[in-house]
Amino acid sequence: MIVQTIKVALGERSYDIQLGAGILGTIGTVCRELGLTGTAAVVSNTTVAPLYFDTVRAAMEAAGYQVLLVSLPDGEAYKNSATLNQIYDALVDGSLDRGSFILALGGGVIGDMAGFAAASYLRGIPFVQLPTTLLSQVDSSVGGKTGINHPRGKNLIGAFYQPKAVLIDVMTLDTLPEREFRAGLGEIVKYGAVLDGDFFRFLEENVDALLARDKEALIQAVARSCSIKAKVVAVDEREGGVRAVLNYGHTLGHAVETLTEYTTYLHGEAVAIGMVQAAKISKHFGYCNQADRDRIAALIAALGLPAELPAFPSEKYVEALSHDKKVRDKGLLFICNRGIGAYKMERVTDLKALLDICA
Ligand SMILES: NC(=O)c1ccc[n+]([C@@H]2O[C@H](COP(=O)([O-])OP(=O)(O)OC[C@H]3O[C@@H](n4cnc5c(N)ncnc54)[C@H](O)[C@@H]3O)[C@@H](O)[C@H]2O)c1
Ligand SMILES: O=C(O)C(=O)C[C@@H](O)[C@H](O)[C@H](O)COP(=O)(O)O
Ligand SMILES: [Zn+2]
Repeated sequence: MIVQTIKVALGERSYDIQLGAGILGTIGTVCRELGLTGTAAVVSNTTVAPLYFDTVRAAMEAAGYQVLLVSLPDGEAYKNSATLNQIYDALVDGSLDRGSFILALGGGVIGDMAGFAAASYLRGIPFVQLPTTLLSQVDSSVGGKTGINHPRGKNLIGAFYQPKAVLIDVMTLDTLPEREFRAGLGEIVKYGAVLDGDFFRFLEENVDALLARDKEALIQAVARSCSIKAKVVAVDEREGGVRAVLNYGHTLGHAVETLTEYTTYLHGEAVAIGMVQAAKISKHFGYCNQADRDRIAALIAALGLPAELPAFPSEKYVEALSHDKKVRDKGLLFICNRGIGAYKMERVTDLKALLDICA
């Protein structure tokens, strides 16, 4: 049952996000309606494919498509050029031509890599996002950021490349491990903290329902998150300005992920740490008061997410921060929360001083 359709308005690259419960099996019809032809390469991983590939294959075959499964190793540590090459190899082995397309079936790691493969294979073939984690449903499947990590920095190689559609089936969240689920809630907090104060209050008031995976609360949170992101992306697809707000919590979060070699913290957990620190920094710059800062820290804690920066020498943090994509002319654009529900972008040149605020 489709409960909501949200449009990402990008002119000829516009697409719909379909949100519902039990809708994964409609993917064949969706692809036909999009006019997609040829073989469908389903890019997934060794955890998700055993759970959901059969449903996707059956739906695609019923709609008359040939299906090829590309199953990758699971984990952020595999979001790299070696795994990307595995996708290219499978596409070449399967003789996929420009009339074929990719289905990204999995979380954000799969979506980012499959999307980048779609952007670059034969200089671009269509793809559709089938996000199966909370984080990918509220964030990574929408907006067209695709790519892989580099050992020295997060998502340093990639492309802006929009999917043809996003099909979100919240029923897939039933099998998601608890820690992954909470990490997804971390990215949701971001939208409330810097873009929508009412939504932040909704999250505060619905912590228990969300943690219990109450479907009604979840659907509301996913729909609101997607709508907020769709609006931001529609006005600034390639992050020339306002889209950088979606990086709230990510500057330090990405540094944490890089320094821990993508093995210790989940992305949503690293972002949670980054948001608590960003709130501290925002207070330091006078953009929010202690009460706002406390609300952000309290919500992150209530969701069972971490808040403390792991201990590394500050030079290591400075080195990692220097590769942030928001650095221009030796100045880093740091995203602060202005109160709760609004933002302020601050140009920071002294990265060491920024870290001292967090100490
Ligand atoms: N492109 C963007 O705009 C954007 C936005 C946010 C995050 N990201 C990226 O997304 C990635 C994080 O995504 P993620 O949090 O989804 O992590 P993930 O893709 O690693 O998935 C988390 C874990 O859950 C498993 N899994 C997925 N769906 C499942 C299901 N339904 N049931 C059981 N297990 C399931 C996966 O196999 C994996 O082990 C990071 O690489 C981050 O940089 C990108
Ligand atoms: O869509 C965006 O824009 C975001 O920044 C969303 C983030 O949650 C996401 O983690 C994104 O991949 C970060 O992008 P990056 O450009 O900072 O690597
Ligand atoms: Zn993120």
